[in-house]
Amino acid sequence: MTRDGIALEADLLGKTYGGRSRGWALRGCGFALPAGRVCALVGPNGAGKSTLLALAAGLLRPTEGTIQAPPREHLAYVAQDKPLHPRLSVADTLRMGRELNPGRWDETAAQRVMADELDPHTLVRDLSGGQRTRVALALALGKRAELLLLDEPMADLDPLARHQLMGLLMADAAEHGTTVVLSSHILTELEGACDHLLLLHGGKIRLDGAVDDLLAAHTLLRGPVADLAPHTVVESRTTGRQLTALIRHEGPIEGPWDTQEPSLEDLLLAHLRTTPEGVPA
Ligand SMILES: Nc1ncnc2c1ncn2[C@@H]1O[C@H](COP(=O)(O)OP(=O)(O)OP(=O)(O)O)[C@@H](O)[C@H]1O
Repeated sequence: MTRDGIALEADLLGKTYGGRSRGWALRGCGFALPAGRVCALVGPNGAGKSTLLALAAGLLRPTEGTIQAPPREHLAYVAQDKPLHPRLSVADTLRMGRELNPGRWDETAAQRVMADELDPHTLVRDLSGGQRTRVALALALGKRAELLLLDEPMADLDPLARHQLMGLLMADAAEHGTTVVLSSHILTELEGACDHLLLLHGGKIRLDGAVDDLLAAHTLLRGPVADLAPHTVVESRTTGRQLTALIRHEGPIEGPWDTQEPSLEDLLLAHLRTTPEGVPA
């Protein structure tokens, strides 16, 4: 069980596949995600995002540390490969969702995701990747879970379907106060949709917090090359005598620079481009 007001909490969480000597997929991860947040889980390939989501879903066990999530019947998990029963039809898949979640199943939410896009008689094995995603999301939303764990849910959707389903997901989460953790490589799709951020790099958490707080703590700065102390430089580039830098500011910024708050994409790209050891989280 999780603490009051916290939907997902990890403490010194570590996971290794095939023994400690084989290296760590995650190590020393700690965070407490407030309930009702829509959290973007971001990081390069191999950072540990799928591992973290599978641990949260209870499909993997930690090698060390703990992760606390709502019980299985109160969470929904959509894995990256959207595993569904290939021999069931779309209609039977949704019927199974209804029967496995008696008293809780939200048919309206599931049908909203389906949006009459698919023939209910089609077998799952005959669906395209994007169509399977739609069915998997319908099952997840129909379950009316407290916590939705979505591993790259939009990756194989066309731009229109992505836009429609992302909007629907956000509206549904806001209406029901659902906590969502959503991994994605599509940074533009996260801007405006997510209010919390977890950035994983090299199996460790590099950024964790409310998006607004993280953006307000950073500054994008342009101007003459100079020492940026006491600020923490996340990333800097110099062209001739011109400096462009993303800093985590320590107090007011005094100097001849143009400053602005970064976009979420600026912030993420700067942190993703730095080496895992480069920036204190
Ligand atoms: N079943 C497995 N057996 C062995 N190693 C694994 C297994 N699954 C993941 N790993 C390793 O764990 C690390 C984290 O992988 P994970 O899939 O969690 O990363 P990810 O951030 O989801 O990556 P991607 O963005 O490519 O989906 C990687 O080094 C990966 O090779």
